[in-house]
Amino acid sequence: MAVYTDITDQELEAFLAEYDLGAPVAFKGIAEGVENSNFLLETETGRYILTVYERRARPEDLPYFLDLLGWLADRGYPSARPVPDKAGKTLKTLRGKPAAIVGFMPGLSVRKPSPAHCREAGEGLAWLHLAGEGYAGRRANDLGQPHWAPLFSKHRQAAEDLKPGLAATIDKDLAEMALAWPRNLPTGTIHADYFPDNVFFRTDGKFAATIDFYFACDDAYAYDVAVTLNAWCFEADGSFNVTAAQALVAGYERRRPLSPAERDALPMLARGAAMRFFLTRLADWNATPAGALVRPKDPLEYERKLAVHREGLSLFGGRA
Ligand SMILES: Nc1ncnc2c1ncn2[C@@H]1O[C@H](COP(=O)(O)OP(=O)(O)OP(=O)(O)O)[C@@H](O)[C@H]1O
Ligand SMILES: N[C@@H](CCO)C(=O)O
Repeated sequence: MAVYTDITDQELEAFLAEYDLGAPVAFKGIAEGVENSNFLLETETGRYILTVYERRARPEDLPYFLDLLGWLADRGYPSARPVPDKAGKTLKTLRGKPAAIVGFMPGLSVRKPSPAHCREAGEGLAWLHLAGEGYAGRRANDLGQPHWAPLFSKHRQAAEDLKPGLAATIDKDLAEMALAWPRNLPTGTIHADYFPDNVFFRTDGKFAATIDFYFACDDAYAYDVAVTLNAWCFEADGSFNVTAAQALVAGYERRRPLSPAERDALPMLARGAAMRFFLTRLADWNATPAGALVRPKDPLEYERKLAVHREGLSLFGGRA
């Protein structure tokens, strides 16, 4: 579960007194997620999500994320709009931690996406890229390619403990990626964590909304596609589902066609995207004490995805 911060009824009442949202009707912690504490809040005026920012998100980045949510919502993108308090502030403090209230987005995430879900999700991602154009906020990707080797150097032993010999394999990957990393691709505001748990669907299977923008940053649009391919198109047995991947890209291209350079770059971007999530999972694994309330995600799931991409398998069938 991800509720790191408890909030008493008195604290909630005092906090809500700073807003024009009416009295609380219901308030409960949400178990999903690992990064922040999230609460479902219902007041006389509607349903909201109250988030207390706990871990990775740096406080100085929070205005970037909240302003982005507002920008996207203003352009009709289905993402949660931050709710201002009576003084117009969206970023607040609760229990000494940064906190914000955003609108509740209806819809359901899917655990096992079908190719039809992948198509819809792909379209939702391209829509997000287009809606983000012109957003003035800037945030460099602090988990992008130049940061992987320094991050790994702190956790080499953990990799070795997970799988003897892995550290040398990762070193070699990192060296190869540093040389071959695609540059000069179209860039803009990307989600960077567009996983199935962050995308909602309507009951008819249509794309409904995107949540959890707390890794959003400036990077190549095609890198976001690669992150998404990894998160949506692998089967439980570790194989890559080319049908799902093609559906995802086709859905994306309904709104934003990829250039030949972006398509060509996808295999290397997907390899890098697998590295990025392997590394952050490895770091979390290493930092989480046994018996902690929130179970860290499995780094080896991404090590297996990395291994698939290392083989140079083309995302569209055949060899790259
Ligand atoms: N705006 C929203 N509307 C509806 N539900 C939401 C909204 N924001 C968050 N949730 C719910 O809260 C859960 C956790 O949210 P979120 O994914 O942002 O948390 P997190 O701790 O940042 O998670 P992650 O591990 O994915 O980074 C979601 O799975 C969803 O059920
Ligand atoms: N989506 C990330 C966790 C989000 O912080 C992962 O699966 O590793």
